Amino acid sequence: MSTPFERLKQSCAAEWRAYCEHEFVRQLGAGTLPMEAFQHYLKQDYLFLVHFGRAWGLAVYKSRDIGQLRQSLDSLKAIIDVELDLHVKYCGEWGISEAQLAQLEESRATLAYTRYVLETGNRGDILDLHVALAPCIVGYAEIGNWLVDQRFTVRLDNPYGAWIDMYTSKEFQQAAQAEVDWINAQMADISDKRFQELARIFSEATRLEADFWQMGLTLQN
Ligand SMILES: Cc1ncc(CO)c(N)n1
Repeated sequence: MSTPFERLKQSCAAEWRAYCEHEFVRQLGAGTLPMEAFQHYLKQDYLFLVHFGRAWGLAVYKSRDIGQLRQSLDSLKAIIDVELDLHVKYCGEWGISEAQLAQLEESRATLAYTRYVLETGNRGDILDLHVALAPCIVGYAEIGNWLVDQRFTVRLDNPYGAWIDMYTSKEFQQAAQAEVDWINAQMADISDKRFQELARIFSEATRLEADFWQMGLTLQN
């Protein structure tokens, strides 16, 4: 029997694959991704993470008990204190300060995805919000593991090695697993109708994730 989370992925299998095995991801693993594309992506991802942090703040607010509140607070802290730091460090090496990052204009893909998650969370309950956030955290954990398993991936002297290390780190992998476990527990007794609603959110968020890679690859604004 598959878990509810596996059923979410199966309900948009083609979209999930298009996201996790995107050309941007492949070139990143091979170390052949043009630096311009990575820089464009990473700068936009800084802006993404700021709103992503806000979305976890919304999850703190929508928590139904102290356990949920602590879990969302941990995610919020990990994004702002750990993940964002990697972006600031990489950008610092290219001579871009955090003050400059904060001034950047958001690309359409960044606007679409971050505001979609926030709107879904505002409109729905905490489970809707977590399902909208899941492709981000669970997807990146899967992408990291998938890359490590691919023959084309270069681990030594890959300019994007720190990126792969971040998402395959024990901390990130544990956070992603905790998210899957939590969603599975919350989805245990839901109706078919509710499942369909959540599957739609999951699929839409997954498509917006793929667009985010595409934005990086094609340098779109
Ligand atoms: C667009 C995007 N999705 C997911 C993650 C992982 O947190 C990220 N940093 N950026």
